[in-house]
Amino acid sequence: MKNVIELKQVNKAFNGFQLKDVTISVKKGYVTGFIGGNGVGKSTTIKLIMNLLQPDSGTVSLFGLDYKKHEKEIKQRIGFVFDQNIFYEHLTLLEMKSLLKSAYASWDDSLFNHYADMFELPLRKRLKTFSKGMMMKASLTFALSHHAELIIMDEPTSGLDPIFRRELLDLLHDIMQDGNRTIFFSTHITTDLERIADYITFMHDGQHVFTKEFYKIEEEYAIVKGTLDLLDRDTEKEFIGIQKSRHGFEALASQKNRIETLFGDTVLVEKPTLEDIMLYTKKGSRTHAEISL
Ligand SMILES: Nc1ncnc2c1ncn2[C@@H]1O[C@H](COP(=O)(O)OP(=O)(O)OP(=O)(O)O)[C@@H](O)[C@H]1O
Repeated sequence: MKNVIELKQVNKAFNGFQLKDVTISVKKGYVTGFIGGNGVGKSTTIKLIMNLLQPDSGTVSLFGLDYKKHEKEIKQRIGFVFDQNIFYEHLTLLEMKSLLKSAYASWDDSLFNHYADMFELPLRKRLKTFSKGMMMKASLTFALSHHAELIIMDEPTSGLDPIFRRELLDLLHDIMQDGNRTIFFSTHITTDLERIADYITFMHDGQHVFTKEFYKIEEEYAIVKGTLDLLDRDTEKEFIGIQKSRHGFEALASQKNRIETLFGDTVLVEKPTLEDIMLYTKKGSRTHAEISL
């Protein structure tokens, strides 16, 4: 199976933040959802993938090509939707289109008209008068108008009303049907991923935690509930993060089978949501930080 995006051992440091040895592969022909809490490095990773930032060390390649030699070719093949406005706001949608069109060899006016019409976008209004949702729709229209093989989006559903969000997910689902497309997008709305994502890439604290098939996460991870007397120094090591209360504990484990063998039916084992995984990973890393202090 081919990888469309490959990051190998990528490091990038800012004052007070660091992406550490990030190695991520994104598979061709699938939708990969990119999750993680605020400030864990998702947008930074996306900017590295888009060559808007360069790594301090490590390599970034797209379609097996590197940016140093193949920047033009790579950019032709990507449709990019960013959560910040990257257009000239004093232009109208049509004027912006004329500008962008010349940059793409496979620009398709009929696709542009199709999506602009479908999203009910005014062609002759200045972009600065667009609402956040309209701007996102405009961004999507441009990203989908040049037959891009890879669609990369940074929080495309933020700021969209629930109905349009749903329509957008259906649209993304539709455009995946030819089998040659790949979508990689970050989001905080993890329920959106349940509708569309084949793979999940999870990042925490500047590090890549995992990239897994969605269904395998549910198979491998588990929320475990039990009484406090089951916890001791050794059993606590089985969990990524633990929440204790007077009534018992709830914890996340990454090896469901092992938990079932160790605890048998003394605990309750449930399927975790992606939010559970994010929450307990954060809790766990806080606890570990406290221990190492
Ligand atoms: N150009 C920059 N200069 C300095 N620090 C930066 C720069 N860009 C990002 N950072 C810092 O890097 C960290 C990660 O930011 P990033 O935007 O990648 O996170 P994120 O996971 O996308 O977060 P969110 O979900 O809140 O959008 C933050 O602490 C941010 O302040």
